[in-house]
Amino acid sequence: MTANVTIVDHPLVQHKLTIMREKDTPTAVFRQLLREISHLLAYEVTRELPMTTKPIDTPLTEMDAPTLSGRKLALVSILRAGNGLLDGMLDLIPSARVGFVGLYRDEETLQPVQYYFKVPDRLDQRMVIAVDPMLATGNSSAAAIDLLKEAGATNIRFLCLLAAPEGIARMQEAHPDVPIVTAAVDEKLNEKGYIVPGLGDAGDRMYGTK
Ligand SMILES: O=P(O)(O)OC[C@H]1O[C@H](OP(=O)(O)OP(=O)(O)O)[C@H](O)[C@@H]1O
Ligand SMILES: O=c1cc[nH]c(=O)[nH]1
Ligand SMILES: [Mg+2]
Repeated sequence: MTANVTIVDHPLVQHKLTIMREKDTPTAVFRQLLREISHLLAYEVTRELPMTTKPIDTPLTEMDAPTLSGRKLALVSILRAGNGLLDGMLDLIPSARVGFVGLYRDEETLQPVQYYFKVPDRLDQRMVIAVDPMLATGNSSAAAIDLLKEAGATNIRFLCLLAAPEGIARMQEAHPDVPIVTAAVDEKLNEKGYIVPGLGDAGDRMYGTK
């Protein structure tokens, strides 16, 4: 794996992911686990947030204490399944600005179809973290990041739960400047573009649709 991909191999992430993969895990449990995992992934993907210090008074003395600097970061959910990661990330970073890219994957062509786009202003001055649990062919995430760059973003990261080698290759070709953080890289895609072994359709499993 290249330097631009971080696999979060923390035991809690891997344990929760295993339960999510199991086909009989109920919708409510799946959704709750995705929220819990997103806390741990958020910790990793925000490692390079810019810091400064500010003078504060503790009960004992004055000190220059570390604090985040710059504009609020922007979290961008690739609808619909991206919202499962977004919700947990907002637990941890409640002041983040939030954008949405509406895309669904045409199941025949495996090409993304766009239906919505709304992002915070001054994207050029923010760290932007695009989130979607599944990186399969990479067509959806590559298209979403094209749109974010057109909107001015220059400092972008992509956070997912599961990636296929094909999707990582596609992203690295289209957006070599975008680091990828994931909990696992699976074996391959099947003939329908699903990640194997995978966990099935993340959106359907989160929301109980088929
Ligand atoms: O890498 P790709 O081959 O493009 O596939 C991944 C995309 O497919 C899924 O979304 P889907 O199109 O099922 O939409 P949904 O989130 O509304 O279910 C997933 O959440 C990604 O957005
Ligand atoms: O395995 C896959 C591939 C694309 N989208 C999903 O939700 N799951
Ligand atoms: Mg889906």
